[in-house]
Order: sequence, then C-alpha cells, then structure tokens
Amino acid sequence: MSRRLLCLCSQRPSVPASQCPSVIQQQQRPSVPASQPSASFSSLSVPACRSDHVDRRVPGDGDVAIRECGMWTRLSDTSLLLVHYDALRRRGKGRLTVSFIGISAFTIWRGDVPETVKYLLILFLGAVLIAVPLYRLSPLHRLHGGPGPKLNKITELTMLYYAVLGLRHNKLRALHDRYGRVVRIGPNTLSFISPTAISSIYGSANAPDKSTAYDMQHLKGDGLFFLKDKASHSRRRRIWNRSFSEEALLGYQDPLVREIEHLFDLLLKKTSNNGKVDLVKILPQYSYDSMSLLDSDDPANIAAEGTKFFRLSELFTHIQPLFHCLMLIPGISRFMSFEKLSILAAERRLKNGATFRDGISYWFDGDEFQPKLHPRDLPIEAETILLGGADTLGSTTTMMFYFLITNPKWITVLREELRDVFDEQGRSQQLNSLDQIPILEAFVQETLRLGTLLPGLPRVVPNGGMIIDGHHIPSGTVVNVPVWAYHVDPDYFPNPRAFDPNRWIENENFSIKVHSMAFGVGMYNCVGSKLALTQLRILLAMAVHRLEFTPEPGFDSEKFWNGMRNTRTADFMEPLWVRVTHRNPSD
Ligand code: HEM
Repeated sequence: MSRRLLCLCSQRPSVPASQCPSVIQQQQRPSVPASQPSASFSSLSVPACRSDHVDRRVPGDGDVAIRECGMWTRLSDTSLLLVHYDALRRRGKGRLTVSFIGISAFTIWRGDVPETVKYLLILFLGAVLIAVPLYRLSPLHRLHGGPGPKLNKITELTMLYYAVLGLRHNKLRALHDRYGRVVRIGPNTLSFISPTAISSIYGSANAPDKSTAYDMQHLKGDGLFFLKDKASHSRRRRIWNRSFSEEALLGYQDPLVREIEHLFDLLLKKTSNNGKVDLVKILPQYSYDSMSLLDSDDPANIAAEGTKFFRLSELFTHIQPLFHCLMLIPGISRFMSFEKLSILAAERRLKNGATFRDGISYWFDGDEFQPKLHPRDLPIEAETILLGGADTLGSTTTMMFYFLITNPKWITVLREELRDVFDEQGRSQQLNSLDQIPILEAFVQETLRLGTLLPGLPRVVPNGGMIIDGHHIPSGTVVNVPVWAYHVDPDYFPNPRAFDPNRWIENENFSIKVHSMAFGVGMYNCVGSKLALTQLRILLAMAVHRLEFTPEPGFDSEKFWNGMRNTRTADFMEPLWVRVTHRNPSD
C-alpha cells in the first residue's frame, strides 16, 4: 500500500512532507525505534519534530505514517519517565501525584504532543493545582484541625524555602510562638513542642519509625543511621554499641589528646604566620580527623563535601520523592561525590588497618554471641561516621569556641575549676572524670542546648494512628519536634537566648532540670553521644588551660550569630577570626 506524507506545518499545509525542509532534516537524523527506549535519561536529548511539523496519518492512505517524530519519540521518553517514577512510587505512598504532575509538566514543556492531549493535560494540571490546595485547606483533610499558616498547609514548598535559606530553626520557633504547642507546618506534617510529645514521638516503646527524610543515600548495604526496620536497626546498634563501651572510650583518650595537641599546634602556627586564624575553617577539619577515617590534611576535601551533602540532603527532606530522580542529573549528582569519598575512606581503613584500637576495630570483633559487621557494609557505615559523627562534632566545637570567646567571664571560671586537674607540664590523669567538674559539664551542655540548630527528627505515625498531647494523629502523618525551637522555648529554658551555663547548676552540682534533645531521644538516639561528650570536655579543658583566644578587633558577635545557617547541623557564613597564643597556666 502506498504511503504519502504531508507536512502539517501551519504555513505550508499542502506541501508534501518530503519537500518540507524541517521534515527532511528530521528524517536525516538517526531514528529511535519506539520499541527500544534508551536506558537512561540521555534519551531526553533525542531530537524530535516540533508539534507544527508532526507527521500524521493521511486519510485514505491507510498506513501509519508516524515515524521518528511526534508522539512516538515523545512516548518513549515519557514512558521512560513513567517507569522511573513508577519504581519510586512503589517504594512509598503519596508519590503518584507528584509523579503525574512531573510527567505532565515535562510532556507539556517538551511541547511535542497533539493539541488535544496538551489541552487535556493543562486542564488536568490546572484542576490538580486548584483542587489539591482546596482539599488541603478543607475540613475533609485529616489534619484540618491543626493550626498553622495556610501556605504551609497547602504546600511543602514553604518549608523548602526556609530550608534553602538555612533558616528553618528560626522559622519553626516563630511558628510555635504564633500558633502554640502544635503547628501544621506542611500538608502532612505536624510540629510539636512539649516534653510529653517528645516522649510519645521518640521515647515510647512503640515510637514511630523514621520518615523518608532518612532515605538520602545511594550506597549499597545497611548503615545504622539509615536503617528503619526496628529489628535490623537494633542488631546493627549492638555492633555499634561496642565502640562506645567504657573500656573503648578509655582507649581512645590518648589518640584524642594527640589529635587535640595537633590542632593546637596548627592554631598556633597559623596565628604566628598570619596573625590570626579562622576557627570556622579549622575546627570541622579537626573533627573529621578525630574520626580517624581521614588523612589529616584531607586532600580530597571530604569535610567540605560532607557539609555540601548535609546542605542538599536537608533540602530534599521537603521534596524527597524527587531525590532519586534529580540525583541522575550530572550536575546535581556531583554532590554524591561525598559517598565516593566515604567508599575511599572505608577502603583505606580496610587496607591500612588502624594505628590504635579504634571504633571500627570493635565492629569486626565478634564471636558466636556477638554479631560482626560484614566488610561490605563498611562504606555506608563510614558515611554514617562522617555524617553522624564528624559533621555534627565539627559544628558543635565551632559553636563551643564561639560561646567561649564571646563569654570571657566563663574562661576565668573554668580555669579556676580546672586548677587542680593539670600538672605543671599541662598533663592530666583526670581526663576520664572531667564530667565530675560541674562548670565544665554545664558549659558543654549549654553549648549543645543553644548551639544545636537541628530543625527536627521527623517520624511517621504508624498504622492505627497515635495520641500525642491529647490529639489523635492519623497514620502516615509526619510528626516532629523541632530541636532548636524546643531548646529556646522560655517555658522550659528561661531566658533561653542567653548563654548561661548556670542553668545547669544547682547547689554547685551539675543538674539536669529539663533534658535537651541535642543527641535525640529513644531507640534512634545518638549512639556516639558518649564519645562526643568526651571529646568536647577534653578539648574545652585543654584549650582553656593551655591557650589564650583573642577575637580579631572589631569582631561582631551578632553578625556571626546571624550568619549561622541550619543544614542538618550548622553552617557558618561568617568567619571566626581569632588570635591563638600560648598561655602561662600559672597566670
Ligand atoms: C556533638 C556531636 C553530636 C551531635 C549533636 C549528634 C546528634 C545526633 C542526633 C540528634 C541523633 C539522632 C538522630 C535521629 O533521631 O534521627 C544522632 C544519631 C546518631 N549519631 Fe550522633 N551526634 C553527635 C556526635 C556523634 C558521634 C561522635 C558519632 C559517632 C562516631 C555519632 C553517630 C551517630 C549515629 C550512628 C546515629 C544514628 C543512631 C541510630 O540510628 O541508632 N554522633 N546524633
């Protein structure tokens, strides 16, 4: 049967397609058979006819004349997207709409669909864009009773905006100031501030699971931080716990002191070379070193990559369904280079072993009663150490020095308390009992309270729902306590914005009236908290005993504070220039 192609170009409707320059050009391009869609997103660059040159079936000719252009090419791209989105959808609830909108928007954007389909899609999109917000605001929505701003109830993009700015910690505080103890901060998210909510959400035996905000990695294997299944989590947690036993912590003490001395040498050297040193640059690096997975000069810049990883993964907390898609785009997926660096760190650790009995050594010990870590899980656990341990510790130590420098009266108090702890050579036999020094302990706790900018630890309400602070919360709702907003709540921590270690002291003893949430609560709480506290205490004690810190003239502490951004930990926009010199301990 003969086939005749006519160009449907609006300017030249009756010209045979074979004579239309556009069509000729199209036909000269390599065709992509519809039955063989490319295996990756690279197919998105396959050239296609513009809609005004779409070849159509010619009435009477009786054969399909659509070849490489129009719907076929387009369908193969779209179905590729569909397959991908569908795979995502099957991993969790609530992604179908996002997927459909994504596909529709993409298809319209490409513009190569017949007009009717195009208008139908526009109509559908329009309907979705109107119906979804109306539904989310309506009494039909299951979180209708939750107080909060309308825009937050309609879209997750509101919190995404503050995440991009790095100001969610402040925004959440402001929302609770305005709306009270419970706020609907997203279409499906409730934020609570109260000790009873903390114990329901994190502390109870049936505490809800981690939300999709924790699905932010691509490495194979199981890592403690990312494990959600409670049984697998507690098996892995038993392995990790061995690294933080009393015996293990005691064994880390000498290497820790060496790491701190190395840091002090660096601070002194930089000061004598440049007259000052930026603590924002140096302290995170020290924390990564102290996790002993890195070369001390960090040639791969792993510390900076870690911060980038944290920054981006926080944004994806609010658009999690897009995480796996966007990660396929080359520019964006670059941030995953942190994962590659984690693999390298793990490989290096496996190849070179450790210079002392470090935390990882404990994971590979085991007997018939003790589970061991399989080496294939080391890369993802290395990532967990670097993210969970190094980045958090880096920002907390930076905060600690900021509070020290801006509250010099506490330096004097601390020195007085530490008078008998160090000998004349500056050594101490009491480093493992520094927690017995009330002011030191109070200083560290106060740093963690005011300096942990965490916006929250989101969890998902299980089937059957749960009661939080007297409210029945339906299953599938994301519930969260915004850690920093809680830490600066005047009902629990009076005069909350003031840095005041005295709030942790009663009758000259260290005393906890209200627990902070700096290390989380419940079964997923920080497994490394004892190590972190040990490091902070030793670093603080040695620093005030051995060094003098003089801020750069004109240092603006408010500007520094306002330049702090919340990632999952904290990011500092302003430098913290100080002059570090030796101190004569007898002064
Ligand atoms: C000042 C320093 C630190 C802070 C503020 C901190 C904070 C936290 C918080 C809030 C959580 C709970 C996360 C959640 O509930 O979702 C957590 C979990 C965790 N942290 Fe830390 N952390 C610190 C240091 C460390 C260190 C030194 C390590 C290890 C070397 C570590 C390893 C972990 C791991 C593995 C988890 C996941 C625990 C689990 O799911 O069972 N952290 N951390």
